[in-house]
Amino acid sequence: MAIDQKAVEEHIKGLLAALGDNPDREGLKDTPKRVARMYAEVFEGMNYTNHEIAQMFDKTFEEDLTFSRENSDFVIVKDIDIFSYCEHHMALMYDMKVTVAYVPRGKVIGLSKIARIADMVSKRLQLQERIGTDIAEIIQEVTGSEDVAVLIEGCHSCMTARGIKKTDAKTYTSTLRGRFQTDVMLQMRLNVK
Ligand SMILES: Nc1nc2c(ncn2[C@@H]2O[C@H](COP(=O)(O)OP(=O)(O)OP(=O)(O)O)[C@@H](O)[C@H]2O)c(=O)[nH]1
Ligand SMILES: [Zn+2]
Repeated sequence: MAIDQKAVEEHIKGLLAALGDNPDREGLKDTPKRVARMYAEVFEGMNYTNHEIAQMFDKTFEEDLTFSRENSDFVIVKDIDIFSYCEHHMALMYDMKVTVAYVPRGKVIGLSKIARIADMVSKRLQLQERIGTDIAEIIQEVTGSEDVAVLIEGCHSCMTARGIKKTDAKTYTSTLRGRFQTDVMLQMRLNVK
């Protein structure tokens, strides 16, 4: 389902009026169009299902590595920076870092695709927890490996800039799948917080 930019534009105009401002004044007259363009960019991931994102970034290489399920070697990409928007307030989640690890099973995924997957799922109205489960699901599909871990840290402006206003509060989530759920050695090597 594609984002309806025209409808977004009309609603932003209505929102400006509801806020008591004049949407036709010089400074605001192009704002609905700009916001609609910005939403199309920052919510791009809402156009696709997880399966479609998996197909989009399905760039793997067959590798008969010493990396194998048996010896528990894993690939880890740390500190992928993303932004997202919480679905409760539509407020920014910022200073977010995503770490993705998986145990390859006969093929490896192009490293940049891991970052592209993290980026695309964050471009939705999200929960930090669900960013983790979405990334894990897609990485499992693309790599064919059950053994995936996604760690995320992030600041939520709905907690730092409004409401309870705890400016230093950070949220850590970990999504562990397959052997990462049960293998304590694997977990220790991840440095789960
Ligand atoms: N679990 C989870 N909660 C989130 C996330 N982003 C925002 N929230 C929380 O969603 C909750 C919504 O609570 P409500 O009581 O419905 O909203 P509210 O009255 O604005 O809450 P306050 O922020 O406490 O003022 C808040 O506790 C937010 O901090 C997220 O990614 N994960
Ligand atoms: Zn929020």
